Amino acid sequence: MRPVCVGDYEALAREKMEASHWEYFQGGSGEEQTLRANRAAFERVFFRPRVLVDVARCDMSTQLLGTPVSLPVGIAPMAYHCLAHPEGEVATARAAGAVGALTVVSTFSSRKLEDVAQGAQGPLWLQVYCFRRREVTEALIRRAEAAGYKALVLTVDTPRLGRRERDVRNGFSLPAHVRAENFGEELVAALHARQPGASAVATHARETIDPSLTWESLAWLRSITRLPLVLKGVMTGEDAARAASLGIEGLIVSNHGGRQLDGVLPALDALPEVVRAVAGRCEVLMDGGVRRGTDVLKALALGARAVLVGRPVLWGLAAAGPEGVGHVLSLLRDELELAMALAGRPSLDQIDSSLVHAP
Ligand SMILES: Cc1cc2nc3c(=O)[nH]c(=O)nc-3n(C[C@H](O)[C@H](O)[C@H](O)COP(=O)(O)O)c2cc1C
Ligand SMILES: CC(C)CC(=O)C(=O)O
Repeated sequence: MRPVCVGDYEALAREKMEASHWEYFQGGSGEEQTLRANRAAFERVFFRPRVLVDVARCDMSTQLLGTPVSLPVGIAPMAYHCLAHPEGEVATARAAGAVGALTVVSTFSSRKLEDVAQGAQGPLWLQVYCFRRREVTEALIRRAEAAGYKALVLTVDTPRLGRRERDVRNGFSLPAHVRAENFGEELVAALHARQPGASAVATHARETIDPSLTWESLAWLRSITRLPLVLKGVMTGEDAARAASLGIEGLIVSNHGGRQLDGVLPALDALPEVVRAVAGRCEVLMDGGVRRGTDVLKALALGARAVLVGRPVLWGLAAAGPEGVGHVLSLLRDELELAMALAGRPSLDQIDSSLVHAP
């Protein structure tokens, strides 16, 4: 039977994938406390629906940093989609574009960022890791600008990779046919070096990503690009207020899908304090554990302008290629539309904190 909800894709994807690749996708860091908590947080929030509202038409379209999208659900940046499907990020972005959804492409995409842009009909942002070698980051940003990417998403929760014990146990490394295609051989060779008892992606991140990045570094980023900047991985009101005061255009409340600091608060629980701290000065998105249209509605009610979805996109891609990604996004879109109707909130501007009873 065709999957009826996003969760149905999980088992289908698992059957198709090599076990250690699957574990890289699924895993979190440490005890995976935060990974579980991201999901559990949605179960603690309940709706307060209004009735006798005309919901004959529900409008989900909005703008994200000025870019029109047809739904407030986009694709989170994730490395190495080619582990799921040979067309990788090209297939993902094409499918997202077909439903009018935003795709955030990872620095570590397994298809060149230009090839992703060429196949995509929808809006693209580029996620950036800041490398120790700044010229590598700068070159990446120049290419993104030339290829028409609309914003940069700087990931700030990853001075090093969290310890993902599944990857350590598996001695995870990239197979020869999956490459970090945005970079030359010397920069990515370590990703393919298999070491028992170590994760090659963690070793590589330690060698390449700059752990000394600070708030002061943002001025450098600003100086080399005119694209709007989004910080991904902000989890406190303090950091959110600082970002807003620096004129950062967007924030993504995220704990990296439970893959970085284990024990950190669920992203949904951190959302209200971030929204309060920025007080409308920047656009706030969230990711982590979104699996249902009702999850999207809860995040919007708690102040997110949109959500990003991670692993379910890879499940769709592994199980059924671009059609699978398109189906995952349309399931979320249709569930959100139904939830808006049943909640008596036919447009996004009618969704606010009065819609939820949060603990
Ligand atoms: C396999 C995988 C690879 C990821 N790669 C990146 C990445 O390259 N850059 C980044 O900022 N976040 C990365 N993330 C984190 C996601 O952007 C996102 O924060 C997280 O997956 C959202 O949680 P969810 O999977 O529960 O929806 C990755 C997540 C996964 C599962
Ligand atoms: C290659 C990694 C740095 C990508 C990542 O952020 C992740 O696996 O969570």
